[in-house]
Amino acid sequence: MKPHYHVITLFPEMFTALSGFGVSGRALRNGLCDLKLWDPREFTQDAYRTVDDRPFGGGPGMLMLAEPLDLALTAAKTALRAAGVDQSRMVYLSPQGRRLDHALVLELATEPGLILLAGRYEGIDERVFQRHPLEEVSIGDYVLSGGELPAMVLLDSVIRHLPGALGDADSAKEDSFADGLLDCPHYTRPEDYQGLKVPPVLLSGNHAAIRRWRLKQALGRTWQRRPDLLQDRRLSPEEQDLLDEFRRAQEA
Ligand SMILES: Nc1nonc1C(=O)N[C@@H]1CC[C@H](O)C1
Repeated sequence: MKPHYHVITLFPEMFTALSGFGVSGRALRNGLCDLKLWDPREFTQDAYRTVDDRPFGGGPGMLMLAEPLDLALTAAKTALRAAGVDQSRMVYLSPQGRRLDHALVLELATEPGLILLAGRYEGIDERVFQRHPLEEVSIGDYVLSGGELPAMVLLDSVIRHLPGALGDADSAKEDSFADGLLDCPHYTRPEDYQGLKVPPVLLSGNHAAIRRWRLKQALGRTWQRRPDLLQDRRLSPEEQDLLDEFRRAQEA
């Protein structure tokens, strides 16, 4: 059953960046998943279609009103139930959330339905969390103007893991983080660019040697740039040997 992705957003037109291009655009076009956007303004009851107001207690900026969000979330839940998805995971994109990482992406990629709430302004009325079991997810420790880009980051990374989304299934496996390591360097034509040559092993046709070279580079890069990833990753004897080789070469 194809997964259904519903997003509550004041700027539905932003999502053409996801639906109109590349892997995610093709996956949606080919029906590997579907995307439905809900604009809270459609759930307002006043003539001005008000979706925000000033915070009680004072302070800068505006907050999103609870009611339009509550009604939009409920409408999305109802639509998902009508499509046969009884339990959808509900996510609010916010800097206060669990950091989005490979493990969470893999979890979300197994969900038959996702409801994402993209905030704007300074955030949303806290009572929305009392009306819906929203999990908070953050794409990083910085403040953005809205939750739409984080929602698209999350959906792009999730869609890549849907069966058939990537032409060659291997490329997702070899993506950084798939095996808990950073990616190795990559090269394509020409073999000599401005005097800069491609590592000969990659031209050798020796696939075993190429695999070892790529693994060594990935291990070395991870050790140099993200040693934290190696903390909780057991290395096979081969991987330990390759990393030792890399480090000796660096220290020589
Ligand atoms: N970092 C992040 N990861 O997910 N979301 C954000 C983020 O900055 N959200 C903004 C905060 C207030 C505004 O409503 C939207």
